[in-house]
Amino acid sequence: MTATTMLKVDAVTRQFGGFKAVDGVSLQLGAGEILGIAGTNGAGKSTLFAAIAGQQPADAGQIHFEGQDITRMPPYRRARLGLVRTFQIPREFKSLTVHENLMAAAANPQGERLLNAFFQTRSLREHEAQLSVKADRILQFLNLARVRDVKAGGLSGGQKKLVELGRVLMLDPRCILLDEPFAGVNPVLIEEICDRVRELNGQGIAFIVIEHHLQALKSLSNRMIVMDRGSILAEGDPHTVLDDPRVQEAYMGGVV
Ligand SMILES: Nc1ncnc2c1ncn2[C@@H]1O[C@H](COP(=O)(O)OP(=O)(O)OP(=O)(O)O)[C@@H](O)[C@H]1O
Repeated sequence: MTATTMLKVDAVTRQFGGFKAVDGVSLQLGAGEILGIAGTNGAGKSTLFAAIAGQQPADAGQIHFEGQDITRMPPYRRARLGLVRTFQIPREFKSLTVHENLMAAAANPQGERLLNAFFQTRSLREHEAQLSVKADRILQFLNLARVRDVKAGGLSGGQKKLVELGRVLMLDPRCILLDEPFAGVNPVLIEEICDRVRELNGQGIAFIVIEHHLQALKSLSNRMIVMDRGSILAEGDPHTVLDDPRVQEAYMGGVV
């Protein structure tokens, strides 16, 4: 692993019954990079994310994050290391407000044993106040301050994707896996999401982005991978990858 490699995936396989949804995939993500992953439906992209983030651990292969073997680590421990993901279908708490959704996403680090209930209460209150300020800062950054007290279930598709991003930002991530951030999002909000991702990337957060919207993915990514039937079909500079005849063929001759 080089000094700048943040995430290293080695020959990872994940199967369901006898079917290999992900079949020996290897990839590396550099610190500060935005890696795009495209591929036809059922290619194994979300399953690869689940193996990296820990919801569906790899059956074979290894995953290292910042030099540490995380292959068998539960998702919450990977998140503590700074590796987090969003989901294709946003998992917001519909009846909670946007601000409450961000608060709920934050882990409670109150592991310390405190001497009495008074200090414990005060400490918890202080902790909650800090989280609330942090949530408001993130909502400001995501241009969601105006819907702070709106129930998340009533938001547009694009706003829900931004809330999903806000929820993972509460965890102080170093690497974010975004699963289809543009699905069901209008073009204006797609641009907005791209801008926020670029800004966060400028602050040092690395990203892997799964997306079917190839033009937006091409403009956002430093590098791209295209998956097909559980394997990597092509990898490299986004323009070159999308011009690759094998990629064109996988998309059934469509111009991508
Ligand atoms: N829990 C599961 N049990 C059985 N099969 C599964 C499971 N999850 C995924 N699969 C299968 O694994 C394959 C890869 O699915 P996956 O969702 O990873 O693809 P994808 O590339 O993300 O597709 P899409 O772009 O449509 O979201 C598919 O054939 C899918 O039906």
